[in-house]
Amino acid sequence: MSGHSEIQAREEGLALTPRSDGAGLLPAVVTDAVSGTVLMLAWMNAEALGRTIETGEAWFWSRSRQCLWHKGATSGQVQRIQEIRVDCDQDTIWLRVRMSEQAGCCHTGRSSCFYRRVVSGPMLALDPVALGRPAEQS
Ligand SMILES: N=c1c2ncn([C@@H]3O[C@H](COP(=O)(O)OP(=O)(O)OP(=O)(O)O)[C@@H](O)[C@H]3O)c2ncn1[C@@H]1O[C@H](COP(=O)(O)O)[C@@H](O)[C@H]1O
Ligand SMILES: [Mg+2]
Ligand SMILES: [Zn+2]
Repeated sequence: MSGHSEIQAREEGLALTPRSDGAGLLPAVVTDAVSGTVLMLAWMNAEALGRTIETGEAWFWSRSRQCLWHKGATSGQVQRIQEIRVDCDQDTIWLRVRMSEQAGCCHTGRSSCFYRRVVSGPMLALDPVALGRPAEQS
């Protein structure tokens, strides 16, 4: 395939042809399918993507632990897949997930890993963000 038709196929075609980085990984952004909140960003290799598709639950590759990671295996914070999308050039995955009623996402206990905003001022600083459910953990 010529370069142009390859790009055309990747951007407009109906075949899943994920393009991982040099380490074989794709970034996966995870959002709450109900609220739309961004929950976390993690990494997937081909096997993590395959298991996510097959099982309907989120699997990642943990760079820090160097192993496949079934999200929630120890915490119980399993992410049930509502929809999987791929971006224009097929190098980023978007998981829209449903979590159990009480479960957060972050290992700190919060519902999202993005619980601080960056504020500008004389010095750059962080400002806590009020998160939705689980409310007591905001
Ligand atoms: N539970 C989480 C967890 N939830 C969300 N995230 C986010 O997922 C990102 C990717 O995690 P990785 O382990 O791949 O870490 P990394 O970012 O590649 O590398 P480092 O941050 O470690 O340098 C983190 O940066 C967090 O923002 C988590 N990262 C790690 N954990 C750990 O995963 C383990 C299992 O947790 P459960 O899967 O929920 O049972 C526990 O030991 C937790 O501490
Ligand atoms: Mg990290
Ligand atoms: Zn976190």
